[in-house]
Amino acid sequence: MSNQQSQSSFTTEDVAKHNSEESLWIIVDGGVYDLTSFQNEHPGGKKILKRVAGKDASKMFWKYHNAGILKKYTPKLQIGSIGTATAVPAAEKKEEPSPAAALVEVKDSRETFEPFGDLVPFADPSWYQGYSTTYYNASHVALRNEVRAWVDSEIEPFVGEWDEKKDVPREVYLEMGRRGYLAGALGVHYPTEYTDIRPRCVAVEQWDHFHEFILTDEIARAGSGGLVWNLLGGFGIGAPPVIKFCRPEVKKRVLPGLLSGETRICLCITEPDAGSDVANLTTTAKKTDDGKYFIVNGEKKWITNGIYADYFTVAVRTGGDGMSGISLLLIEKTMPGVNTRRMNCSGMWSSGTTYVTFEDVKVPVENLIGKENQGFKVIMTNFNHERMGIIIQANRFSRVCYEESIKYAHKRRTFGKRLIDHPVIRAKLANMAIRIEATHNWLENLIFQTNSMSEQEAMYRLGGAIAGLKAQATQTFEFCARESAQIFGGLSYSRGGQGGKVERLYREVRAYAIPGGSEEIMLDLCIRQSLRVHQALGAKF
Ligand code: HEM
Repeated sequence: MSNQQSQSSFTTEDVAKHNSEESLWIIVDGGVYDLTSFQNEHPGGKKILKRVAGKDASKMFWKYHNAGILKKYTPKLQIGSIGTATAVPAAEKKEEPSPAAALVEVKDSRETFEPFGDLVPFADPSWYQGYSTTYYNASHVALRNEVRAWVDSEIEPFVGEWDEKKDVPREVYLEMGRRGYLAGALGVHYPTEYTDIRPRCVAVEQWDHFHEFILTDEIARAGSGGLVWNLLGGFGIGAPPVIKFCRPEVKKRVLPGLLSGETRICLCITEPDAGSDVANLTTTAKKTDDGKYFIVNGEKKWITNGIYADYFTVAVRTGGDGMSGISLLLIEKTMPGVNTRRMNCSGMWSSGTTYVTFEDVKVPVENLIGKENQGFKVIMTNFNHERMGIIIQANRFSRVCYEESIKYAHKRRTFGKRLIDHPVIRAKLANMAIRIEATHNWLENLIFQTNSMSEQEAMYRLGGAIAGLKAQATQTFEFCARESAQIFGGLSYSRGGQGGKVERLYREVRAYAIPGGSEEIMLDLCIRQSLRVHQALGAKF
């Protein structure tokens, strides 16, 4: 995956000599590419390449491809560049990783950072584009730059391929561990007590909820829910109960491997017959007569990362009916009776959606997470973090749809003009942008509140707002995926290619609007929970 380029330099006359099937070179953005052996496998056809053989094909290239294509094929096909300077393809020019981006102005609590990214309006949060902010400091800038450089070079060009293969290379997950990204994605302080791994550009004592936001947001920018859930899905919801509620000896045994990425975990709550209605789950855990074990029987469905997991954070019924009979258990893959099978779903292909069965699994009582019959409380503490993750991802996916669309609208021409010159297309883009920005601004506010409250207080006071924002984020995502698909036309109907991200995200909308609390439940909870809190605060009606 490294971008090794030959240093050879050529003139346009040199390239012009390679203008046939036998030797077919082209120039793209000053880089010289030898397509002789690639022409037969070129998905766009051989003849079209022959037409530009020996010539500067930059304009044609950008008409049909995204930046990711050049990044992916440069190591294989680039043989040098025009002139003395080594060509840097446009795709790479955009990376500009500068972990220590300059702070150009500091006033009161306001900060303004050097503009970053492509500067396409609304395609990145406003503080990336030179607008002032009160939420971020230089450590957030450094993390953003670090994650973007990694995702741009090592992840984004390959996500389509990984999704089709329904897997992400294990090395990528291990790298998440090595970079400290897993340890920083638990919704708690950075857990120095369980790992020696430290983030590369943020002091652990500075790590806050905005760092986790940036990390998730930048990974989501690759435009694949399957990828994000492969890397953060099981961990982000399965590991927090362990760090917060497991016995010290279990934490010491389990957490170092989970934080380094060497072992994996998932959360098993949903069952074939109990989704958002958690209080009715039926998987049983019966204590043995000697009181040393639970015997677990039941099925769990739609479990993210289940096929990869070494550990399962499982909601089970240890008591009577309803929410007061539920406990959480840490079940281990090595325990006989645990079985997993991959499920076929409309989207999220590389996330490993799984059907898990537990048949007479013998689990030591030491693996109880929290107290017996008080598992519902543990599940409740997980919800805000899970939903914030979903909101962050859904809103970046909305931005990806918007960004892909506005960029495409600048090259695609219909009825004699570019799409961007048609008012109807600009209206679509505006309707996406206003929803994305509204969601993003409320999201930043809620993260700011989360940073300022204890977990207990945040759970109680912010639960309603977070539920409402989840519904807003997924409705925005659904709207943007649709509008973007309309702008791309047929390209969003076929898989891969320029509309590839939009086609994939369109299939992934439901995976955001349903789990973690369906839109319907979220909207109701938004008002119910907020009323409860504000009645206690003395609201007058
Ligand atoms: C470095 C050189 C090139 C590489 C590595 C390359 C690679 C690819 C790939 C991977 C695709 C599949 C679609 C996608 O995933 O985006 C594709 C499609 C295509 N390419 Fe190229 N290509 C190159 C140069 C060119 C040039 C110079 C032209 C035009 C003169 C061209 C025209 C096309 C067309 C028309 C398609 C089909 C687009 C569609 O499906 O809508 N390619 N190319």
